[in-house]
Amino acid sequence: MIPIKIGIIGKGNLGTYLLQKINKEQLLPNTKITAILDEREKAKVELPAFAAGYECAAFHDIDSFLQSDIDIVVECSNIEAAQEYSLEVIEKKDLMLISIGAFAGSTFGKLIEQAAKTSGNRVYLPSGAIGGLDVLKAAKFSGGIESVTLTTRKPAHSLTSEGIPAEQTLFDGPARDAIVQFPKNANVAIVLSLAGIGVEKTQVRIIADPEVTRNIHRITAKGSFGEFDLTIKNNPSPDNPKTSHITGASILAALANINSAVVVGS
Ligand SMILES: NC(=O)C1=CN([C@@H]2O[C@H](COP(=O)(O)OP(=O)(O)OC[C@H]3O[C@@H](n4cnc5c(N)ncnc54)[C@H](O)[C@@H]3O)[C@@H](O)[C@H]2O)C=CC1
Ligand SMILES: O=C([O-])CC(=O)C(=O)O
Repeated sequence: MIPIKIGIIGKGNLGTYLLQKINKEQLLPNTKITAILDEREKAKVELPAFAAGYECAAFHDIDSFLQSDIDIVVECSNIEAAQEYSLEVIEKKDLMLISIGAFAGSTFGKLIEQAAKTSGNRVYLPSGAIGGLDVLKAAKFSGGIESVTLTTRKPAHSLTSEGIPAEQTLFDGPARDAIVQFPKNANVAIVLSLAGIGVEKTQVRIIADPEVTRNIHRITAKGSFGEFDLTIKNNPSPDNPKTSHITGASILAALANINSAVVVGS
């Protein structure tokens, strides 16, 4: 088994979850987070002590972060940071990205794909808060997909600061626009689009619902393979209710896959 040394960008809810599960609980054999990057001014004060608490090195500039002894960078920050750093990262290291909304524009996606081909490094996009990507990927080889829809229903406070008395559809349109309006809630729409029929054709509804306590994603698809209907009712992360708790576990599963002798699912 090849040891994996990870550098992370973002030490919020998901970053801290990974530090806890990988470095403290040692859930992934032979895997360690060794570096954390934050170039922002405020990080100069707080990052070193935080990083030391997880036996990691703190980095304040991308060049020395990438020169350090890491094999893969795991991004868990936001779409802007993902876009800012991805190209530089992929030229030198493998990259796992969870702010997948960064890939909504085709130019960025193509740029990163080309850079990955040139460098020989790989980009991993975990399934995050949803499932069913395996079915869509297979369906594309099985005569094609006619339609894909995603209906996201979240507790109202995760989607809007306005108190609403009853459920309200806040968005109805293509995934391409969903991520622009909901950059912290529609990353799943983009990974679904990448697995299936793209950001223009993937139809998304986002509903704020004061009656629900979970982050609910229903995916439907039709094609020559048949029909697909999957609903996942995720518990929110305790530290960031917008983010479903399973998202961090999905990153762990994607990291475990890198080293698996037997890979289950596509
Ligand atoms: N693909 C998926 O299924 C899902 C993706 N996400 C996305 O994952 C990302 C992380 O989620 P959480 O950890 O819950 O968010 P969070 O808000 O708890 O943590 C993000 C952290 O990144 C830090 N950050 C922002 N800009 C940075 C920069 N330039 N350099 C270093 N650190 C920076 C913030 O200070 C914060 O600590 C978000 O973009 C979120 O929208 C969340 C849920 C599901
Ligand atoms: O965690 C979730 O349920 C989905 C989410 O926020 C996203 O895709 O950005």
